[in-house]
Amino acid sequence: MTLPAAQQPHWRDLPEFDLIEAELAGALPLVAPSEIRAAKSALAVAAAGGARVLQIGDCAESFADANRATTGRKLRTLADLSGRLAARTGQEVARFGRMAGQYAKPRSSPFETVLGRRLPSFRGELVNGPAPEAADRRHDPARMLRAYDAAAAVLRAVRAHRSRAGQGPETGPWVAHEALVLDYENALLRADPHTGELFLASTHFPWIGERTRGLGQAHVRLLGAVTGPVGCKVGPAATPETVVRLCGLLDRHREPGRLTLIVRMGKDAMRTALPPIVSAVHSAGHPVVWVSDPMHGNTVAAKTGQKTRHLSHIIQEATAFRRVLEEAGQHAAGLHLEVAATDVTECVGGPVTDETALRARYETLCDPRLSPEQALEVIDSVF
Ligand SMILES: O=C[C@H](O)[C@H](O)COP(=O)(O)O
Ligand SMILES: C=C(OP(=O)(O)O)C(=O)O
Ligand SMILES: [Mn+2]
Repeated sequence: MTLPAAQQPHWRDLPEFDLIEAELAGALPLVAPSEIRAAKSALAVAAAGGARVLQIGDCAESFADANRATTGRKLRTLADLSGRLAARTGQEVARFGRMAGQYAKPRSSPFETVLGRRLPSFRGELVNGPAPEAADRRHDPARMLRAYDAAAAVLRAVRAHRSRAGQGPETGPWVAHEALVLDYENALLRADPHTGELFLASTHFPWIGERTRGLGQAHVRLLGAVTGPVGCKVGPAATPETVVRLCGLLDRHREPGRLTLIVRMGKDAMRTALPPIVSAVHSAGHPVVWVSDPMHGNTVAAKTGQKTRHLSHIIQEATAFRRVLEEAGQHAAGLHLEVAATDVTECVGGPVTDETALRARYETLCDPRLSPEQALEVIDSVF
């Protein structure tokens, strides 16, 4: 049965589509079931209160970044920030990069205005290009193959980095992305040759975004059907009933480490909307990992015209998240942040003293990211 799915590219009628799908369906898995199991075990420790979780990276990755040097920089940022979270909490930190697949974006509108031109919205390099020209904005299914190749290159760099880091407690880094484009994700479904279980061979940790988590929709069915850890965003409109139903679909066996709820409510909604959800999920017996994404509910338009986020709002939301969880006797496991590996000026706060300072190095392909220094300030303020 074909279920409804939001935010999908328009490309199925193109003559090349079937061949591209077949090529992807025959491709080697990008990740191994053993790696997925290790990530789930680390998350299970966090679900039981024994570890923290940090998930960081770009809002939208770029194909041009799929090289060893850039990936190395991103992994060092992840290691530095995780080290700081570990030092402040005295716990191991399970580390995830929004990388090796974060190439597709849901958008609030099908069109956007760039440099005065109304264009189809940029939806991530897996779907179309960011250049402000109609030709680049065309949905092109061949981009799925480029995304697969870019993800494979990033994963080679991640594995090289892991082997240099040596053996320690298994804390990653693992890769994560929003499982958004179903043509890409479905083509990368594989069966574990040892157990026969279905897994998503595109990433260690797929999550469902706020705009595609509809009950009875295709994204929830897909992630409900695979083994391995999965995430789901929870925004301000989610009711306790909806979240418990999502848990029922995504965590059928009530398994620790299976489901991470990534809460992104905005600084004002957090304190009233989250407590009844935490209590309902607990009563329903789902041992979820609670993580705060304090970025996506706090996006504002700067007077420069750019999207931005204020560090103070980000800290306010994540602090409120921690308080709500702890008041309910639950573990506030960690943070999910959009962070660059360089000193970008995309969010206001710290060295970016006001909105006019955003112009200096505003480089994101989609949402405004924290610089590493700003991200440290978030960690230090919240934990
Ligand atoms: O990263 C998340 C979404 O893709 C992004 O916040 C959407 O932004 P938009 O409101 O500009 O479409
Ligand atoms: C699209 C994103 O977030 P959300 O689904 O929470 O809006 C994202 O994480 O970039
Ligand atoms: Mn984003």
